[in-house]
Amino acid sequence: DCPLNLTGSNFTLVASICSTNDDRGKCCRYINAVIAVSVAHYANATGNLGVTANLSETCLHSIPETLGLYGVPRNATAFCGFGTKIPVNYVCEGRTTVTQMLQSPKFSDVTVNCKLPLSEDTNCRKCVNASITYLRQLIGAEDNMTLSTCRDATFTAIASQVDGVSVVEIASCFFGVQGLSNFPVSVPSPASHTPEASPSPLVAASPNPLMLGTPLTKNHHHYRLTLIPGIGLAVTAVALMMLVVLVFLIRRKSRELEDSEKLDKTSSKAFPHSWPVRKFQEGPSSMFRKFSYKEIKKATGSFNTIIGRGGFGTVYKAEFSDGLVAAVKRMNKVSEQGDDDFCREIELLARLHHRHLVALRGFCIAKHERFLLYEYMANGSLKDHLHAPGRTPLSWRTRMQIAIDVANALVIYRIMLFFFAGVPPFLL
Ligand SMILES: Nc1ncnc2c1ncn2[C@@H]1O[C@H](COP(=O)(O)OP(=O)(O)OP(=O)(O)O)[C@@H](O)[C@H]1O
Repeated sequence: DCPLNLTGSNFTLVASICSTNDDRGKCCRYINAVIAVSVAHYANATGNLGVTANLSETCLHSIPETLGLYGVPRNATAFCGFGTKIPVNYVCEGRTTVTQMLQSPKFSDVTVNCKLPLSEDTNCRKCVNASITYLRQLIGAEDNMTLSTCRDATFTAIASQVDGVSVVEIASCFFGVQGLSNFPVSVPSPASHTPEASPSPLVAASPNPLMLGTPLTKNHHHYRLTLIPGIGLAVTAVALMMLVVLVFLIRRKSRELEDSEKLDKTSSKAFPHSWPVRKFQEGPSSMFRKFSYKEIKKATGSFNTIIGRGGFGTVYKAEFSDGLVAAVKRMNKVSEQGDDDFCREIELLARLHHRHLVALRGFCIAKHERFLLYEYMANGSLKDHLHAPGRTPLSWRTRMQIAIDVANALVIYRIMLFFFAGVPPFLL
């Protein structure tokens, strides 16, 4: 018999998710999580990252049958790639046991960051991001299949160390699934770290970005530069002059844009479907465009290339057929932001051009979902460079330069906010 025990899984929920065609990715995530939980229990007893080769055939045959008996459609199991994309043993780069995973380089970072409880959103995010960083270091730019198998192996290695209820708690965080178990268990709210419709499990695919653009969002206004008197005065004078020139240039640009907007007034009523696309394609940044949901889905391998999670949603790496590589931010569904607000925000972001700000490449509004596409930063985030273990520390000179660059970028941002959103430009 197949030794993987699926008992305790909330099959009613999985069956209902998988019975509609609405969100197949979500269905696959649940199936993956159910299997991963059973593998974790098995690993707890045997120390292996899944069933041995001689039993795997039996499991591949019996699991879809069991799921089918509980109402999970056969075609869903097949569609999700049970047996291939969702295996019953997680051999990660030659590692077949929990011990080998635990002893792999930097696994301790995952252990440290994935401490229970993971029901707290921030804890869960820390755990997910640590796992992503670990996987990136472990396997680099391997194919998605290796990444997802190693992701499952990572989960199994952590989850095999804890009791049954905690396994589900870790799975809920790791796979972004809710209500996985029939037993009461405290699980993280999907609202902030996993968009409800996010169809893919956590898969890391690329290095973190050195993104100075991200601080534009909330919680990042903590910087305060204290300048030495004298130097401070000179810097302030130069900054003021630059400000005046900038204000002049922005006003002129803004007038030009307003004129072109007037021409577009009738079609702007059809907002958001036609307005931003035309306007931006004709505007100064011809690189900026509207993307279709289909394009994004294809470019992210059906949302299978998670590179991180932030306060506003999940970020995926996307490779488009025209060669464009972008970071796609899939906004959390809970956002109260209306279409008007969202479009005003992208209008503002699209106008921001600064060498220290990550450029916005486009957006997508589809199926009640919103996506922002940013220039892809392949060299890792600033946070990584400052805190990731094993990196050569940045020199203080570089750190100062970065702080100054960030401050400059923020000034530009505040000015833009003033001109386009009416927010007073109090400098930091
Ligand atoms: N342009 C990008 N290029 C490459 N990776 C990115 C890019 N933007 C975000 N990421 C990855 O996604 C993660 C989450 O980014 P995101 O901007 O959503 O959140 P954050 O900056 O951590 O926090 P917050 O949501 O509060 O701004 C980052 O830590 C990074 O690893």
